[in-house]
Amino acid sequence: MHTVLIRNIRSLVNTRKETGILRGEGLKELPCIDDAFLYVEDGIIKAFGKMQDLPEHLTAMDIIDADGSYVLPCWCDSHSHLVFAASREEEFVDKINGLSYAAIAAKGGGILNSAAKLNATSEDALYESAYKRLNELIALGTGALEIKSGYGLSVEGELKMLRVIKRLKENASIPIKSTFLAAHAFPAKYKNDHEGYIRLIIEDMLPVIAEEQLADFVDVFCEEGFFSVEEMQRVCEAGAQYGLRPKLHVNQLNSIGGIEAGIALNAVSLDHLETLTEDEIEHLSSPTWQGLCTLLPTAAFFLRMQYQPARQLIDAGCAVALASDFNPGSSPSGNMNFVVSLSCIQMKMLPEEAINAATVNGAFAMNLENEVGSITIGKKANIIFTRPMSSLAYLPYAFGNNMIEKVMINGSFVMTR
Ligand SMILES: N=CN[C@@H](CCC(=O)O)C(=O)O
Ligand SMILES: [Zn+2]
Repeated sequence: MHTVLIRNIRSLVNTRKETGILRGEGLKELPCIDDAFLYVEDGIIKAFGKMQDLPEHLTAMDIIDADGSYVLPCWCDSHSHLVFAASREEEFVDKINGLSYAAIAAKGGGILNSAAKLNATSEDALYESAYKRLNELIALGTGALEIKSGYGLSVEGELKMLRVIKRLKENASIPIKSTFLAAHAFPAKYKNDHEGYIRLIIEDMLPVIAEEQLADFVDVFCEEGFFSVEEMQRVCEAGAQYGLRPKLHVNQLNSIGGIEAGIALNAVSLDHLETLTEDEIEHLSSPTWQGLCTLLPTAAFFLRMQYQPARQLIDAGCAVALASDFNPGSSPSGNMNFVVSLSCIQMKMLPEEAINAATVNGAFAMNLENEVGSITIGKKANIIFTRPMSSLAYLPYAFGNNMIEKVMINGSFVMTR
């Protein structure tokens, strides 16, 4: 048995006996233990507390002096498009020159551009590049990740992406969840035959996905010019036949009814939410919906859009999670430290709220709440050690500085500065 004892932690952050989804005021409470120890057996948290209460007999194979670091649970990034064939900086330049996201999509750029490149790339090459990106994210403190398909948009392409995600799940050191997002855009061939593409998803993709156990969730980009509310409902209802709960892209650009429909479909999370009406905020705050509002501020930042109304959502009592949306089109960074900073700087989330939203609630947004997201006995020792800081608020305050000293996954260090 491998045992680890971490001593002299300046503050052990997000210590919880048990976890529930954090909503409204609850997001402000971030329990911490100052001057703490943490004990780990075979990668699982077994004990923690104040240094003065450290049992004398408690020793371990590895004794680590945290030397005044803050220790936090790793980030739980519940929305990413990590598997892609190529970056899209040419569109980034188009945008600087004045083209809108919708205009780029309309001229065959955007998601269709990524799909053309992905269909021309081998499964092995996709796996290698995604595995490299994954390890870069882990070094930045990500300790659990959701990854979507959605750049295949053909039977072969979607299955190829999902098989890559399955290989990542098998080989990665962190928990990964897979989301089926063939309903990300209509391929050119089906531009005027939506019915044909929906049938391809339902009849040709979903049965194979279920057979090979390639997905945990189903997703749809519900947006003008993409999938209508009715199309989203059909895909989700078909996914439900195979036990896939929805995590949905809604209200990024327009408010077309995706929120009400998503809640009725019992979505695990409704993601993006840049464009919200007062009524929709009220719906999202309904305590009968046990789902999360997943905000992706780096997508709004990169696309120069209005930020998600985090303050209004939290003040209305919503359960907010934060995620990176890492993808080549609208958020070419999976750095959750920047997501947390941006949430505080631009969305007026308090550091405690942002840290809770990026850990506990992120874990709930992937159904990984029993494994990660807090310092809790029985959860994985996937933890971040910070560099010396004057207070916890320094972490989001010092945006762009890498405040991570070390990252531990399953009780072993993966990166040392
Ligand atoms: N909005 C839809 N999907 C992605 C962007 C995909 C792309 O542009 O490649 C998102 O979440 O931002
Ligand atoms: Zn996305």
